Amino acid sequence: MWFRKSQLTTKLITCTISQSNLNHIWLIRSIYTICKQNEFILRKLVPVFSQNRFQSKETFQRDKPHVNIGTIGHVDHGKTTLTSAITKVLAKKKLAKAKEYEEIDNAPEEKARGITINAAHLDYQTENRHYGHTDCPGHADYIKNMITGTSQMDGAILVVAATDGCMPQTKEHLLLAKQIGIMHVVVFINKIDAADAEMLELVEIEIRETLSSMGFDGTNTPFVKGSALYALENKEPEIGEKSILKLLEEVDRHIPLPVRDLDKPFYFPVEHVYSIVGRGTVITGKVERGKVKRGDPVELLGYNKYFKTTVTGCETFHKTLPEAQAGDQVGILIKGVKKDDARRGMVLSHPNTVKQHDHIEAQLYVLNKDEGGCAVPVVDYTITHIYSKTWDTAVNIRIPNLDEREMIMPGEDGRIIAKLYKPMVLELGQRFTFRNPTGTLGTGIISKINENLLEDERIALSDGKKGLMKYEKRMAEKAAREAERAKKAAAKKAASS
Ligand SMILES: Nc1nc2c(ncn2[C@@H]2O[C@H](COP(=O)(O)OP(=O)(O)OP(=O)(O)O)[C@@H](O)[C@H]2O)c(=O)[nH]1
Repeated sequence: MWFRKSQLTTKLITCTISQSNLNHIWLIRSIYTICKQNEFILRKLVPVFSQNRFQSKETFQRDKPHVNIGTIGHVDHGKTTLTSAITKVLAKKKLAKAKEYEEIDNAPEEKARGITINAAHLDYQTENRHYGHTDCPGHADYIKNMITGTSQMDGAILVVAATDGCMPQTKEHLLLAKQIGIMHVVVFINKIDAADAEMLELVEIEIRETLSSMGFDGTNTPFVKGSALYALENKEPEIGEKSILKLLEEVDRHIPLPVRDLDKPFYFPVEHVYSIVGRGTVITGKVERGKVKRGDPVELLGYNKYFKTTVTGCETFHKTLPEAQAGDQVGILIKGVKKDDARRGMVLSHPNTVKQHDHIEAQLYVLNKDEGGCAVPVVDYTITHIYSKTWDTAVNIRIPNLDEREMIMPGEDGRIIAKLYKPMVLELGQRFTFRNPTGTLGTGIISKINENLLEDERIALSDGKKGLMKYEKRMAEKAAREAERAKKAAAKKAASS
């Protein structure tokens, strides 16, 4: 704002000087008038630019327990249609915002491709609870966005089309949800308007078996069968609207109220970043731990960047939040950090409570085909991608004690050392997933955090396996030379004495 203001003023002053040869008093008076006028114009304009965002007059009422859920499942099985149907049905009861469903998948690329690309967030209520709902993309190309979206959920609605049954991303989404810690799932068998009874029965058996084989409670998981499209189009209420109400009843009943870490220091993984002219940068995501309010000092860190900043406002679903707390899906306005300096995967936290690391030890489980993995063994120096919470980066995997075991086969677990290409905020016990372009390789849990890599090693890492091997050889030779020197010095000392 100041930049623009001073630019405008300079231009006007230059004009004034070049157009006239007036005496100094006139000049000073005109400068004063111009500044006053610009200030007036800018004061008028800035609220216009920033309207609709962080301007909400309404305050969020915490009158019902808040739970985060969302839709997961294979591409085109009807997740977005179901999300829209839920909000449409609840809007009739004034428990959701009318027409909000029309905003989902509204980005130009999503419209053009007819698929979900980014996870969409909206909220609605049942009689007992307030829900934050994340609609995840089902296409394999957007798994990264699916992982980020799912990391905000406490429970999930698995959508399976009765016309298709279990498909690759049905399994992969279940697997990734489980990895994040989601164990409570309600299944919605969709598109029953286009399937016969026999098919429905077979699909249910298949999904129950899949759930059980992947460690979920296949027997007691609630199943609701319906047609999201019919609910959206107000057709045949028995399989349309009533199936949506039944689904919400099951979600209320089956997904337990999460226990929130309210007393721990504030921890907020960044999902999206945008800026508001004249106000600052807004960071959105789910508060994982603790609480934060306007005026609190915070740190933004990750990807080897670090900023000190202050919270200047919190909102949830377009309502002001006096205090954001664990479990809330919020937008947090911060000052002094540019939009381009913040990015998905960084963490906003209370000062001095978390650190960035790039060198860890972990217990890794390599997935086989039945578990939804790509069934590729992990060998020494494997380069792949690591995903955890909302961040991801390339990683080099080393297998210690190679004489005992040279690789970790699908269906086996083992200890690994992982060197991350970028230092990230991570903690002991944190879960992660390894993925390569062919699918999910394995899942793991951080067991030890080592000293960060030296700058030389980080540079070598960016040259892949060759670079790292060269670096390690150089280091080994240096260590051998030093040992030799020490040996000679010891021998000389012994001879002289
Ligand atoms: N017959 C029928 N078609 C449906 C139903 N629900 C959704 N569809 C159709 O299935 C197609 C895909 O629906 P979406 O809701 O976009 O599927 P999605 O799972 O959200 O897709 P992605 O988000 O891209 O993974 C659309 O053409 C819908 O109209 C249903 O209950 N019955």
